[in-house]
Parts: sequence; C-alpha cells; structure tokens
Amino acid sequence: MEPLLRWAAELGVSDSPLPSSPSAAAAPSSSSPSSCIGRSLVVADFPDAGGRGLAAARDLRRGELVLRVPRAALFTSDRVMTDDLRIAACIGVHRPHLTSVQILIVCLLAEVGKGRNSIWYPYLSQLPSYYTILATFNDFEVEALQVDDAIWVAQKANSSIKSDWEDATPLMKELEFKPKLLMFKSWLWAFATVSSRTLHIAWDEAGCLCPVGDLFNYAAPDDTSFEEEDIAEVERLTDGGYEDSNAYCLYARKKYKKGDQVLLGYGTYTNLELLEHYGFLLNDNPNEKTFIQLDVDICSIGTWPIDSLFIHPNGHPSFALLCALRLWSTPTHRRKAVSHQIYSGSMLSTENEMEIMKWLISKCKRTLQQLPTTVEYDESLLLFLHKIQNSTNCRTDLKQSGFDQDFAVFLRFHRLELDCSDNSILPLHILRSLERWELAVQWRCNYKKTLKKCISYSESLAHDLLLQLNQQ
Ligand SMILES: C[S@@+](CC[C@H](N)C(=O)[O-])C[C@H]1O[C@@H](n2cnc3c(N)ncnc32)[C@H](O)[C@@H]1O
Repeated sequence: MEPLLRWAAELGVSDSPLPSSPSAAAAPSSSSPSSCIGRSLVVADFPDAGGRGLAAARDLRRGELVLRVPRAALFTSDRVMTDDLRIAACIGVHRPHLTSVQILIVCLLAEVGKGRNSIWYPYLSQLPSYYTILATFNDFEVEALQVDDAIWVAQKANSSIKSDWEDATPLMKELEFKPKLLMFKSWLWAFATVSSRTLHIAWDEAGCLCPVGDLFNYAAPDDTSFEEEDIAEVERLTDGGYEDSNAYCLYARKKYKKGDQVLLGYGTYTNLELLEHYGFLLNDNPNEKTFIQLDVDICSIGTWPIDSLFIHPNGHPSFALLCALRLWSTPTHRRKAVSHQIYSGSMLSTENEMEIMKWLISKCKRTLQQLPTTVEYDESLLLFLHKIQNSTNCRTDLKQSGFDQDFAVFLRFHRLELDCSDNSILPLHILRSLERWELAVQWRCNYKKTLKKCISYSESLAHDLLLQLNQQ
C-alpha cells in the first residue's frame, strides 16, 4: 500500500483541506510526502464492512472535504490514449463499434499488460485480484440464488459481458495483448474493476478510476443518518464529484469520530443490484426491494411501473403494489368509479383490504413453499459456510455440520473428492467459490425473511380489519 500512497502523493492526491480552510492551519502536520493521506484519512481493515477501507484519522465534520484527487491522477480512457498513441490509433479504428465501458476495459487491460512499465503500476498492483460480482458466479452459485428473477439477472449479466468481450477481442488482438489478457477471465476481472470502482465524470460515460478515492467502502444512503443540527449552508450534501478545480473532491457525508470507517453512498441499490455491480450485499439495506411474481393482469392494471410493485424490507407492500392490488380486487365494472380513491392511496373498504391481505399471505406462502429450502435451513447453511471458509480441519467441521450432502454436491461440481484430507485447508478456487455461494445464500435468505415479514404484517392487519368488521 505504501508505494501507492507515495505515488499518489507525487500526483497531488491529498486528504488535507485546502490551505485556505481554517482547520488546515490548526491541524497537526502528520502527513508526509511519503503518503497522500494521514491528516484526515488512514487505510484500515474493516472485516465486517468491506475489508480494506478508509478510516477517519481525526474527528471529521459533516461536509468536510476529505480527499482531493487531481485530474492527473484519474485513470480514464482519454488519459491512456493521450499517453499511448498506438492504443489511441487502434481504438480510434474500432471506436464506432464499442461502448465507452468496453474502451475503458481495453485501456485498463492494456496498462496491466505493460506490467512495471505502466505509469499506473503502483495503482494497478493494489487492485483486488478477484471479484464476487454476479457475473463471476458459476452455475452452482447461480442456482443457489433459487429465485428465478435473480437467476435470470445473473445469467444475463454474464452473457452480456461475454458478448462485450467477443466484440472487443479483434481490437485486443490488434493491440497484441498477451494470451492471458485475451481470456474471458481477464475481461471479467477488468469489467468488475470498472463496475465496482469507477466514479462518475461528465466527459466519459464509463467514468474514471480514482486511485485512493476508490478505497472508500459503501454505506446505503439513508436520510436518517443526517443530523439536522449539523446542516450548515456551506456544507456539502453530496459525497463528491469532479469539480471546477480540476479534481475529484470527496466529502464526509456525516460526522465521524477518529477511527470510524468513512463511507461513501454509491447510490440507492437493492441487494441484487449491489451484488450485480459491486459483489456484496447488506443484510440491513434500506433500499432493498423484494419482488414477487405477479400475474400480467396485476402488472398491467394501472399506470404503476413494474419496478414499483415490491415489498419493503419491513414486509409492507409498496404504495404502488397496494394500490394495484386494491384496483385489481375491485370488480371490473366498479374500477372507473373508484380510481380517484385508489390513486390517492385511500383504502376502498374493509372487505377490499381484507381480500388484499389474504391474497398477499397466500402469495408469499406459496412462493416460500416453492423454494427448495427454508429460512432456518439457509441460516444454518450460512453459519456452516462461514465456518468452513476459516476452517483448518475441514473434514471434522464438515462431519459436525450436517451439511456433508450439500458440500458433496458442491465439490462434485468442482470435480473434487469429498474426502478432504486431515486438517487440510481448502484450495483457493474452492474458498472463492464458497464465498460466492455464501453471498447467494445470504441473498435468498434475506428474500425469504422479507416474505415472512410480509405474511406477519398482512396477518396482523387482516386480524385488525376483522375486528373492525365485527364491531360494525
Ligand atoms: C470502491 S471499492 C472499496 C474498497 C475495497 N474494499 C478495496 O479493498 O479496494 C468497492 C468494493 O468494496 C467492497 N465493499 C464496499 N462496501 C462494502 C460493504 N459495505 N460491505 C461489503 N463489501 C463492501 C465491495 O467488494 C465493493 O465492490
């Protein structure tokens, strides 16, 4: 990490507030030219929240500038092409048939191919060696998602990246990439790097790679994290962006105590989207949306977009889903008469609301029954998967777990014998597959928990409605 921080300092990356800021004068001069950070941020490990990340080196105020990355340090395709005219010439010929993301990936792989001769080497050598985005899931791991929609998203992600790779291969051959860099595996690695680490810039849809700035881990944007009393007009409400000062500027979105992890809000993603683009998910994601299979007549009944028809993490149906169900459960000849009431979000009648709750209960129960495993099973499997990844004696741990059958299927998929030798540590590719399997189980388990919450919520509401009916 030190070579990266030194290299970044030479390029002007800095976590020091601008000299005009009063706190700059007051802050101790702890950073040295050998590192671009140390005054506001330090690199730290957060095993339960993203692994390597950035911690506050001192108490940070909300809205404070915490990192400036000048344009000279941003990895963009135009920068690579300005520095390497051969790459620029080849890309120029193929550009009309390629997207900006494909071009950035080719530029990234071209620089990786230069090894130590690349001016980006200190940065490239600190990039993760593997990723867990959905497109990297093998068939076993995709199957473990269990829910058709999620399986479809994973398969589509993989096939679309494969097709991008095929389209860009003639260009990479023209650039005389080494055989290893021409492989789909390398393309997938570069795609995942771009997907999970780029920041938005106005002049390139693919975004930019931002050395050191891409060490911030993610927290779901959640308005409740804002402390009203801290809001001053001059303070920033965004995480950051490319500014007139020709630098990417990143700000603290809230107050941090020294040692806290400083987090960025990458956007409002559901867990499936987080998994698809970033390769992780949050058990407590305020932006999670749980979709259930809805008949066409429900989906098309009103003007609500299909992606607004979902269940919230607390089990409540979304406003649009509730409205759509109210309309759908109204006899056709009465729909026009009640549409004003429906669109304003009002309940139509106790009977109508009861019917909807009963429908939700039965729909969620049927969905859960059709899935091959229960929440309880998934929870124990998660404990086992966690344990086995850290195991120094997998045979014993396996025997005690009760998951030997599942593990046998997993190993058979990888063409490995079940008979792990005594105190063997599992091979690296198996450990990585276990990590992705765990993510798939975590995703489906959260999905099922939300359906169970929806059942409880609907049952309790139906119970209250029944009491109201009886009192009438
Ligand atoms: C921009 S990088 C952040 C730095 C990264 N941890 C590293 O070591 O380079 C984004 C990646 O960090 C990980 N990550 C970020 N936030 C996370 C979180 N809250 N939980 C788990 N992983 C997270 C994911 O792998 C994600 O794709």
